[in-house]
Amino acid sequence: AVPFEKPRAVVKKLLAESQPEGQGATVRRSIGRHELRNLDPFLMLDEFSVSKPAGFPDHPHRGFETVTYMLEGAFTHQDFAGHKGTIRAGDVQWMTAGRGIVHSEMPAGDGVQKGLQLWINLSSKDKMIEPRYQELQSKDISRAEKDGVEVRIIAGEAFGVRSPVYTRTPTMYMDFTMRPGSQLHQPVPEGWNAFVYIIDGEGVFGREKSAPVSAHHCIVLGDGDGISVWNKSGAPLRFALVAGQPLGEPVVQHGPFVMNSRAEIQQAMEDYYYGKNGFERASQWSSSA
Ligand SMILES: Nc1ccc(F)c(C(=O)c2c[nH]c3ncc(Cl)cc23)c1F
Ligand SMILES: [Fe+3]
Repeated sequence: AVPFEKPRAVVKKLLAESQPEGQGATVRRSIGRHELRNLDPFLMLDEFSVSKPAGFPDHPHRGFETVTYMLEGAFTHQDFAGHKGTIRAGDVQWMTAGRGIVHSEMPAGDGVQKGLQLWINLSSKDKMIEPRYQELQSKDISRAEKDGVEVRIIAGEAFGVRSPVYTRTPTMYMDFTMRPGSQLHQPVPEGWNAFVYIIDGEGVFGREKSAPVSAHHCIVLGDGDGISVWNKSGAPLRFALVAGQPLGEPVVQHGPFVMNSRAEIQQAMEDYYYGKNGFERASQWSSSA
């Protein structure tokens, strides 16, 4: 029996196929493709796979947040304010770009570096705030385990454990690993848009009779107060469960600038080009090799 008043059903399923991005990098884009544009407040979810010398060299951001979660290997990020760091498997970098960040995100290890990058939109009142980082090492990420289900809580609360990450746009972001034969009933606030991205294995989502969904698929959940998951396979199932409170504002995006109007996009491009209103340091800076 599913312990929810309104169990969330699977309303869309999409296989994220590899496509080129950045400089020589490959991403499997799910949220952000034309079939999955408006999942307010989410703008993009990329499963990236990158080996040196490829990567994401110097580029700007304004008006939203990027959450980078390393799955394998390590990435070094450096920005125009001198902020530099390396995130390794299990680590999270929650970057609030706000009024403006220019940074590079490049592989730090040898071989293939893998991870997820989620773009979360900011409300109009937060779009021009000072940039800010929340960085969590794997050992600092809240985790819990119950009946064969392990959860790493990047944002929000599960199994009575809450992440310390401050989410301007109310968001939950969890990494579940379910042993074969285990099941999960995770509350998800009603009215929030929610999706699952399967990282490894295959799982049954929504109704116990549904067909299993395999890795690299993104499934959008219908409304309701929780999601039920069964692992009926013989291998572990690993997926990200992401949900967020819709902002309900106009979205005007031009690459890495996401604002509420074309005029604000025009302003962002001008600020970036002339190095002003938050992009002052852009003109002098370039990432070190
Ligand atoms: N063309 C273009 C334009 C603007 C960008 F912000 C980017 C970019 O940096 C990324 C897009 N997917 C990503 N997945 C993971 C990481 Cl670490 C970075 C990116 C990019 F590639
Ligand atoms: Fe970036």
